[in-house]
Amino acid sequence: MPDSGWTEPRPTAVLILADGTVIEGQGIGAEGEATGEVCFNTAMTGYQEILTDPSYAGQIITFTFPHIGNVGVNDEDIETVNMAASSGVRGCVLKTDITDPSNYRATRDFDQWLRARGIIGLAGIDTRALTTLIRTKGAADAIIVHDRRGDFDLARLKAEAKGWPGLVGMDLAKDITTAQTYTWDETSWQWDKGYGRMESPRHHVVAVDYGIKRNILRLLADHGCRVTVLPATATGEEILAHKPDGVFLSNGPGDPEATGAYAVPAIRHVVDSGTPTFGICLGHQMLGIALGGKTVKMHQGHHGANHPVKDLTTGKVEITSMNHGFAVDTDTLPAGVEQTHVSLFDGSNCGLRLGDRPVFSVQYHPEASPGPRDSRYLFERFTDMMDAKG
Ligand SMILES: NC(=O)CC[C@H](N)C(=O)O
Repeated sequence: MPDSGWTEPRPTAVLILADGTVIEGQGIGAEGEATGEVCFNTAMTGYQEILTDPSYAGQIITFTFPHIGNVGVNDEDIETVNMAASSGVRGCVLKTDITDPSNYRATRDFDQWLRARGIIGLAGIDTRALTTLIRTKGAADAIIVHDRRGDFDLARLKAEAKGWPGLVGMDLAKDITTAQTYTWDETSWQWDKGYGRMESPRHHVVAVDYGIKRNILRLLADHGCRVTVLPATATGEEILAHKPDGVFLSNGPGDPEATGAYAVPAIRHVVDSGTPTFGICLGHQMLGIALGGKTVKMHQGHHGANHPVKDLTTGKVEITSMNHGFAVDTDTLPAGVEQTHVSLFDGSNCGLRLGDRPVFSVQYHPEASPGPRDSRYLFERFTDMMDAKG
């Protein structure tokens, strides 16, 4: 070991876990430091969508796929609605160095893009070892630091990592949501055409934005929905004042239990009105709470694009995209709330519906982006409910 105590070449970035573990590598993207929870994502494609998904606010993502950045970035594969705004992701950790972009859609280099978006990165580490550590000990609180000069005050940084309060109890949806109401009519990307516009709306949907992804809005538009997007703090009365045919509850970051002061009562009001309602991920969890259930923090969470889920209502298995660290505790769901989907990895709850009202939700991401398209039928279930309501 050299006199400095560091390995050579001297690290320009470190990831320090709350238990004091120091992982050294080379800095990429923005310089600076950020605290958050480290989770691992197993998707083999879609790093740009993942790093712009607002549900990752407060988290540092380590990718298990080794080659990240090799297809560059573009201005089309961004999931935050405000394209320039940060999604709130705190950092990223990669195995290999970023190579020159090789893809006809690439307009920019991944490293420059990370820097422009203020995302701090660490490359050149053993991401398999880090993933094993998270699988063994659970998602870890940490600080990620990138300093070109390699100047790290380890004692202070260890204290910062340890002092970060953690995601439990953290309300992040109200920080990431839109400040203003807006409407949406952009449809999905098509070969040679790019994104389109919805021509003839059949339904009016109010989507409550707790950290919504563009591809959810596009799929609603593909299914004939004219969408009005409201801020997370919209009350039940404000939502219904738009006279929606259906209400959509979005994905988002943070602890669902921490939204109890605003989102949960608003959702309860919407459900009581009998309006067709569909929730995804955070929206699913908050709906579960509004219906009388509870959520729990998971050991390591689910973040990837290959998670098998069984639809208990049809017996079919779908391969899904997932990104969650909390889950609805099935045992706490009251009578009248039916579990409709279950994870085939660990048996955790992946969906629910009401027997007496057109209300349902899923824990995973039928919009994928990135990920498989198996679960798109859920958007049809939603429009069928609105059709049935007339
Ligand atoms: N994608 C999401 O909506 C995530 C929901 C919640 N923040 C969780 O981690 O479980």
